[in-house]
Amino acid sequence: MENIRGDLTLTPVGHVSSPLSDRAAAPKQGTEGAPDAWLVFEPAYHAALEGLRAGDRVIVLTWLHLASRDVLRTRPRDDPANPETGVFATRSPARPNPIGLHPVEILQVTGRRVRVRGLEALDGTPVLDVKPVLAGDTGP
Ligand SMILES: C[S@@+](CC[C@H](N)C(=O)[O-])C[C@H]1O[C@@H](n2cnc3c(N)ncnc32)[C@H](O)[C@@H]1O
Repeated sequence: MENIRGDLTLTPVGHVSSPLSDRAAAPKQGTEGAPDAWLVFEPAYHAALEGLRAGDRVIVLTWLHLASRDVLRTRPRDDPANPETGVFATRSPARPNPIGLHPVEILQVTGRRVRVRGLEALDGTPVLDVKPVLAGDTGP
């Protein structure tokens, strides 16, 4: 059986180009007033963009590279009024593997760049993957 406990190697396929540069000032989620942003893909992955169209809803997976990875418990939304809880019960960027999950709408596809509506990842955030939203993603 394959050893799943070893280190994994992930290769970013691109990065986020965004006006957001301040973690504290960034919206907590894309639906909370986040600006539009570009996903800029490495040339090696251009063929993987084929089929993406303006109007599509996709899930962007990012690596929230500035986040702490040694945090296991947190207060949701950094609110002292909230009780501390395990990070797997939250969307906190601080977690053992700081993968960001961003459902967004595609606004434009131009060459190696894809413009998306409302993305709260900071400028320079590595992009790991893009997947289409499926009808069943939010449950039955
Ligand atoms: C609460 S997380 C949610 C991310 C994603 N929507 C999710 O649910 O997985 C969003 C926050 O992460 C922080 N953030 C954004 N880009 C980051 C990065 N590259 N490294 C670390 N933190 C980042 C910002 O403070 C932003 O408000």
